[in-house]
Amino acid sequence: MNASKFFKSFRYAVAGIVTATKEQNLRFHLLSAVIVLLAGIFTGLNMIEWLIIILVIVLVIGAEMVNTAIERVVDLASPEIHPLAKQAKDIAAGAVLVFAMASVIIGLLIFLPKWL
Ligand SMILES: Nc1ncnc2c1ncn2[C@@H]1O[C@H](COP(=O)(O)OP(=O)(O)OP(=O)(O)O)[C@@H](O)[C@H]1O
Repeated sequence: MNASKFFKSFRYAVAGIVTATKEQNLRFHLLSAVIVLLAGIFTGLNMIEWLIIILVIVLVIGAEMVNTAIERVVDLASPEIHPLAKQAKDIAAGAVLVFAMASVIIGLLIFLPKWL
């Protein structure tokens, strides 16, 4: 593989992450992630629990980034109101909600027994 092409792609990916962090929703997920990580440090988690928590955080943030990308493409492809544009945005947002709800349940299952 061409190294300069690889590093160029890497730079574009980093630029994408920086752009995404300007989104209000992603900032909310990042703040939640910091709070959960701090809770994990103060509560004391084992290796498996840390792996699950980190995996869940990354999945929610990744889903939110894909959702943001879909929103951009929909806005580009359909600046006017269209039922399919609405469906695409709402389904993408729904996917984030599914991940977020699962992450809350997983977080509660890990933290609650330790706190109670
Ligand atoms: N082109 C469109 N046609 C039909 N409905 C749309 C269209 N664009 C947005 N919508 C509807 O309006 C809602 C809000 O869309 P909007 O793009 O303002 O915010 P969002 O998708 O929640 O993203 P953001 O994070 O930018 O606020 C969408 O979830 C969708 O239901």
